Amino acid sequence: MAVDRPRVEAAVRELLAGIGEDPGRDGLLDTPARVARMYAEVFEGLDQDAHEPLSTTFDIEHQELVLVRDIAFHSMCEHHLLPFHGMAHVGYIPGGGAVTGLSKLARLVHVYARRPQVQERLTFQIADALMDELGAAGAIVVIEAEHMCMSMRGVRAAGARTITSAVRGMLRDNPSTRGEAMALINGR
Ligand SMILES: Nc1nc2c(ncn2[C@@H]2O[C@H](COP(=O)(O)OP(=O)(O)OP(=O)(O)O)[C@@H](O)[C@H]2O)c(=O)[nH]1
Ligand SMILES: [Zn+2]
Repeated sequence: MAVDRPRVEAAVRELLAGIGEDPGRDGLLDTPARVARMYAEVFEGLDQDAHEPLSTTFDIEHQELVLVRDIAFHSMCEHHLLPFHGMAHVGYIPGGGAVTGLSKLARLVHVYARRPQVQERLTFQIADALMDELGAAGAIVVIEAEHMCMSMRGVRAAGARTITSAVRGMLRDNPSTRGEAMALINGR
């Protein structure tokens, strides 16, 4: 279901009233509609699945690692509805000759990032989609991110970075392949 904009607008009006603001004052009049449009954009992944980006495949005889590093992403922490953002590094070993377009790896990240998320789930959903939707023989996903809910409030650990990884198939089972992938991710 797509984001219900009138419902979000009503909720934002209520939220503004709840924090003691006047939703009718000049500067806030358009805010509920603006936030509803923004939520439709930042949560558009709720309406998409991994089939979409991964349905474009090419028959290329490449049985080794394909890795795209430094895919910038923004997501929303489902606990506080504050952004977390950073870099995703996504690699896979093609299975059965199915290679996807490089941009599709970034699109896959966005499908899962543009939802209420936690970093761990974002990480393993991308890895599982590469295995299940693309039929990869192995997958590795490493995400490094800063969480606004840890920076601007609460513990106020500004600059702290959280790193998560999910490793599947051949990349999990073969230490040297996994080591090669990790070295590439770390820029060595
Ligand atoms: N595992 C995990 N935790 C997250 C993520 N994003 C935010 N959190 C944490 O979710 C937790 C929610 O804890 P609560 O105690 O319910 O909420 P809170 O009182 O606002 O917690 P503080 O942030 O410690 O003030 C916090 O520790 C956050 O740091 C995430 O992606 N993964
Ligand atoms: Zn949070």
